[in-house]
Amino acid sequence: MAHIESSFEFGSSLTSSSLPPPRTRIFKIIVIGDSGVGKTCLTYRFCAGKFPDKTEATIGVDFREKVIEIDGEKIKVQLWDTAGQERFRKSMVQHYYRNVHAVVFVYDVTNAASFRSLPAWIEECRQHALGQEVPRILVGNKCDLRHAAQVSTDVAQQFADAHSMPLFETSAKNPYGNDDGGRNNSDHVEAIFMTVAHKLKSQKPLVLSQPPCGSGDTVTLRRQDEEDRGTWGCGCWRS
Ligand SMILES: Nc1nc2c(ncn2[C@@H]2O[C@H](COP(=O)(O)OP(=O)(O)OP(=O)(O)O)[C@@H](O)[C@H]2O)c(=O)[nH]1
Ligand SMILES: [Mg+2]
Repeated sequence: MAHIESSFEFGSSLTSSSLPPPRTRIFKIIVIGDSGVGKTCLTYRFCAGKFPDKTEATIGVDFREKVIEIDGEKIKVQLWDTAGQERFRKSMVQHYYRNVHAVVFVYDVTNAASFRSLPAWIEECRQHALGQEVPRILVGNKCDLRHAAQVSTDVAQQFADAHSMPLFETSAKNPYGNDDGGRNNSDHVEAIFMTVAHKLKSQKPLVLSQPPCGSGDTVTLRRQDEEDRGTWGCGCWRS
């Protein structure tokens, strides 16, 4: 049984001066797909629990985090909401894929072109040497607009099967109902990301450190294996 505890928080306080601070495992999940498919809205829905009032095209990357608890362990899900527009992403692409734990491919069910772009996004992953062990999932967004759908579930499922990915259809805007007032039986955004987190829980972790080389929005990460070797990796990004 998993539940969400909080979001946008660092670490925990010590309960005893003799104990080291508890470590929070961090899972880096990148969300990629064409501009306008709803990556920002999906990640915002998961982390803030609502649909954003308005969004603008993402430039570079936006980070969203949420601490969740799975089987008694608190883990931090760090979502990298990437830019879909080439001009806003080209200088960042190599950073998206560094030490990534899972990839979420998003298309818009009302936009066939965004579905046709998926092979190019998969190819980009391949070019950045993403291993087969990195879980990938496929998300068809905007299911609240079923009447305008251009990509059928059958076609999407065939594509997902061909690439060994689970398919989820959802709506960041209205995960509970469709535009004619009835239930659309779409997957809940939260359930989708929780599924990924469950899958990752048994994998090699990143541990959180307090950010020594920045402040404010700066996030500093070190790899567990680097710590084991006594060396430090430090990547600092501003959201
Ligand atoms: N009806 C509906 N509209 C959505 C949904 N998700 C996103 N939108 C709308 O789609 C538009 C684009 O959403 P974004 O989340 O900014 O798209 P993005 O994929 O982050 O785009 P880039 O940052 O340019 O890559 C916005 O006008 C959203 O309001 C959804 O589930 N249903
Ligand atoms: Mg965006």
